[in-house]
Amino acid sequence: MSRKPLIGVSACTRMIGQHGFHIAGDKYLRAAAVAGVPLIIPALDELIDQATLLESLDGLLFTGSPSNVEPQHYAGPQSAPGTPHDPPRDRLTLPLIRAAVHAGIPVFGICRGFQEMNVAFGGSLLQKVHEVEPYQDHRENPEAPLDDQYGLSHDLHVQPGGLLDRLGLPPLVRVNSVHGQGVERLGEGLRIEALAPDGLIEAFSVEDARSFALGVQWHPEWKVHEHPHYLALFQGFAEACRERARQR
Ligand SMILES: N[C@@H](CCC(=O)NCCCC(=O)O)C(=O)O
Repeated sequence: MSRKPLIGVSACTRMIGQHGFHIAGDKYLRAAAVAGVPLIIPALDELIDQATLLESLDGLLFTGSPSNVEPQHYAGPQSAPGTPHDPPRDRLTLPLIRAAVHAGIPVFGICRGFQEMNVAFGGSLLQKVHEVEPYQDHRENPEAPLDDQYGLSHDLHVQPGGLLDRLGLPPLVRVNSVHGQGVERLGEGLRIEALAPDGLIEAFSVEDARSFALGVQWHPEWKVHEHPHYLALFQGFAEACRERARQR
């Protein structure tokens, strides 16, 4: 009997009162359930044996987060004072992404997760996209209702012949946009899959990956079942996770 794939979902660390927690957003966990049974992976690199984790999982989803990857990981300039970081998450996710792709485990990175994938493969990040020519402001209005913040915001030019193309995305779609950072230098071995109209890299895949390995800067997990182009990404991820579960 075939069992459902197990999907690891990266956690952020948070303090609630005086206690530390490892949390993952509801929308990521629900969207991960398109591919299998979601399991939150705590940001405890010192306690988690990576090989055991990878042997046990059929896919990994690296989520978005208000925090930014610490710039020391890509030799970037110091962050502006007050920038939110999550060092335990960086310590877990950056090596885990490399190891998972190397092991042929399906990997899907969203927003911060996309930025982590770029850094994991040696790329660097723009810390304030909106302050760099020729880029537009890709941030949401934090005062607006959530449906507006995650509403369709700009065009996306899907590159021909890539993974997004194979997943059935047409050359031009519209996506939401909820980020202040973005790809500066693309990581080694990453293939551009989609661009914003201002030229910002919005999606990449890992060229020599043995399985699904995709990062997207937008949020396909948002109301995933209402957006066929968002759902197509999770269905592609799901198919790869099922294949991995069959092989194990
Ligand atoms: N902090 C980074 C990444 C942006 C990001 O992941 N935003 C999502 C926030 C909340 C969520 O929807 O999970 C940046 O600003 O570029």
